[in-house]
Amino acid sequence: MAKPISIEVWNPSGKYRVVSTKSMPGTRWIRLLADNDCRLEGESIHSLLQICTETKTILSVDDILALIGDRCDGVIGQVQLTEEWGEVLFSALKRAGGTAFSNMAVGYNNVDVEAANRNGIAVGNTPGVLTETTAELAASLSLAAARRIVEADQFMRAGLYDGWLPHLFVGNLLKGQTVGVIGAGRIGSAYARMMIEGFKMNLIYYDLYQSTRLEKFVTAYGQFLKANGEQPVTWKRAATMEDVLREADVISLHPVLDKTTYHLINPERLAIMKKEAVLVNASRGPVIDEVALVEHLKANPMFRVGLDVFEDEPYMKPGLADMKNAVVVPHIASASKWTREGMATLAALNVLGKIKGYPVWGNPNLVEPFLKEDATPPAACPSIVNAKQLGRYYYVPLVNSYSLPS
Ligand SMILES: NC(=O)c1ccc[n+]([C@@H]2O[C@H](COP(=O)([O-])OP(=O)(O)OC[C@H]3O[C@@H](n4cnc5c(N)ncnc54)[C@H](O)[C@@H]3O)[C@@H](O)[C@H]2O)c1
Ligand SMILES: O=C(O)[C@H](O)CO
Repeated sequence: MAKPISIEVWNPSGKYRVVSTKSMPGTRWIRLLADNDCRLEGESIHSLLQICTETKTILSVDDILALIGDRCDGVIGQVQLTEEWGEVLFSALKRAGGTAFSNMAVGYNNVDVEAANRNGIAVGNTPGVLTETTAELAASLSLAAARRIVEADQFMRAGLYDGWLPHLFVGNLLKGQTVGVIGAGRIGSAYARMMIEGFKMNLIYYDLYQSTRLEKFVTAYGQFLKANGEQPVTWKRAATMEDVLREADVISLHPVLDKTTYHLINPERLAIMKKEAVLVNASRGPVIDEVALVEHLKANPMFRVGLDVFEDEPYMKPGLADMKNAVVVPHIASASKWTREGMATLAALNVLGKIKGYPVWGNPNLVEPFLKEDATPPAACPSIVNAKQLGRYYYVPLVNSYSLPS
């Protein structure tokens, strides 16, 4: 039996009990859950909110079972590897009377959605609010790796700089080079635009679906540059992932993690990349075979990587930490204050909306109406990934009209 775990309690007399497995940034999400004065069928549904305040980062299944307890209407949980949500937890939540779970994350590869469906639990996620923040971190890693920023910083701090030298920390110029994006969804497209607009790179991308908006953007930006007497940028949708790996100078990975993307970067694919390429991963660690990557970094000192995520997070594979041609940061891609507060709000509203019986918002890419600090959020769950399987109906938002139609 797990030891009792420490919690912070808000609104002890609340009718519904919601648990958050972590303290989250901001206070709006707490106000929305614990202080809201919304009524369901004339009845106030202030929630009792319990926030886990354990100092250990990774909770065990037993810890989460203890948090769920005998009565729990909904849970806000956390992302990849810090929590695995499967049959054991979803059936316990169902037994406790619960119907709602939300990750505070857009990725939900830590969630067994089939198990949630079997137990009738809605699974929420937090798309959109983290698109630009995550893309900015991928762009930062691209620059840091291409221009050897971390190596140079360490050199400076070690007191090794004794004057300008022509060969000191020579890296890669981005302008006019080719940026490759694998997974050109929300974040991949935002990253591509940053690299194209910011550094005038050409684009090659691979995705299962065509990204017409991205293609149109690059075409229009190319025309603008041309009209201004500059070299236009170009785009290409690759027929295979290998085409991207062969052609691009900087490659950033932004697909979901599933069976089709597990070890998408493997020894064979590393071998076809340019010797001086930069590879960035701010998607999920297992998208790269990290053992193979370490070997590749050792054999190719001019090949560089920028990694936000790791195969065995929070650990790195042996040897990675010693590689000067790797820039490594601890899964902070969505870590801007606005974004993290917004993610907390969306996760809370997913759980609250399900408890209230609200429909699901029709466009998970249009989440701004939920994020206006002082406004009442729309009467909808911002994003429920298994809405269709649970037979929830969609509410397609109308321009300037965000409340539930009567
Ligand atoms: N490091 C972080 O902190 C962080 C932050 C946010 C998101 N993420 C990760 O980024 C992922 C993408 O987020 P998003 O909001 O852009 O999602 P998205 O659904 O908009 O984009 C994912 C894209 O991957 C594509 N894809 C799926 N399978 C593919 C395959 N086999 N080959 C190529 N492309 C494939 C999809 O078609 C889609 O366009 C999330 O699932 C999450 O795992 C990480
Ligand atoms: O999927 C996500 O949202 C990240 O991993 C955390 O921001």
